[in-house]
Amino acid sequence: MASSEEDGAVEEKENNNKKRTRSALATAWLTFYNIAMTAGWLVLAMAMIRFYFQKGTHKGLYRSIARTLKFFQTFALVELYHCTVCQLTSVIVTGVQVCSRIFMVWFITNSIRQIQSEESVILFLVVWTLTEITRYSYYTFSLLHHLPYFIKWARYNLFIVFYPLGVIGELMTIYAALPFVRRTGMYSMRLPNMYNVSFDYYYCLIIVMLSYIPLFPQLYFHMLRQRRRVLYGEVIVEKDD
Ligand SMILES: CCCCCCCCCCCCC[C@@H](O)CC(=O)SCCNC(=O)CCNC(=O)[C@H](O)C(C)(C)COP(=O)(O)OP(=O)(O)OC[C@H]1O[C@@H](n2cnc3c(N)ncnc32)[C@H](O)[C@@H]1OP(=O)(O)O
Repeated sequence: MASSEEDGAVEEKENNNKKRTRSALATAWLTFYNIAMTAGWLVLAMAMIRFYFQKGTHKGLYRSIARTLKFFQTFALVELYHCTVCQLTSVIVTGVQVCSRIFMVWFITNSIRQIQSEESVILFLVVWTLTEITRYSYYTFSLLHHLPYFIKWARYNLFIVFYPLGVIGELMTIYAALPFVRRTGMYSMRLPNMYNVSFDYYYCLIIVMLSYIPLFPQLYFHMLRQRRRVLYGEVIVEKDD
């Protein structure tokens, strides 16, 4: 017990050292990145609100924001670089989070026009947007050493509800895509072909859906641990990647 507390104290010290040694250039880049991402997701939020009030329906909303969404969600790949170079956080947690979102955007929603008007798409778009505005403004204000408490509170409380809601939206969207994928055989390769390889996107989507069962709890518990650390000052000993 004492040794785990000591380990925790050592980790806390290492984290503080990491922060101190982050170069001015890295801090400047992160500040710019976080401001740009906050602005990007704010633009998305405004575009969604405007669309809904102008048209009075969610049908067509995805098409109207697709370009901006694809740009900002894909740009988040930079966060994998942040994890490795700036050593901000776990590359595995961030990798699963960012890659699953990119998969949702490019290989599901953007590729299958027939499902773009599903309510589930709007559900995950709304929770992603609210989450990212909060998350990137949290990082920005933290870097500027002026973090309002309500942003900190929102960052480490909203996810308790938003994370499951986002997952429901994503899973329902993939589920809605299944009949279309099966009917058209999209992204699939049947034998015989010149590469002698067979791939069925339909079963791939089922595997992706099933992979939420082991992966999502890990992300959720990671955030619960971060919450205890940031809001209640608990010393958390994370296992190495
Ligand atoms: C290719 C096929 C893939 C198939 C995948 C299969 C499925 C997998 C299941 C995945 C389910 C995902 C569902 C998801 O998409 C649904 C939603 O997102 S719904 C919306 C709700 N979501 C959330 O609330 C997300 C919450 N989760 C996270 O935020 C993530 O865990 C993560 C983005 C990875 C962030 O985790 P992290 O450990 O980084 O947390 P912290 O924010 O506490 O950061 C730790 C410290 O690092 C500093 N940091 C991090 N980034 C920056 C930055 N850009 N600039 C400055 N500083 C940064 C941060 O300040 C913390 O520092 P400190 O310790 O000093 O506080």
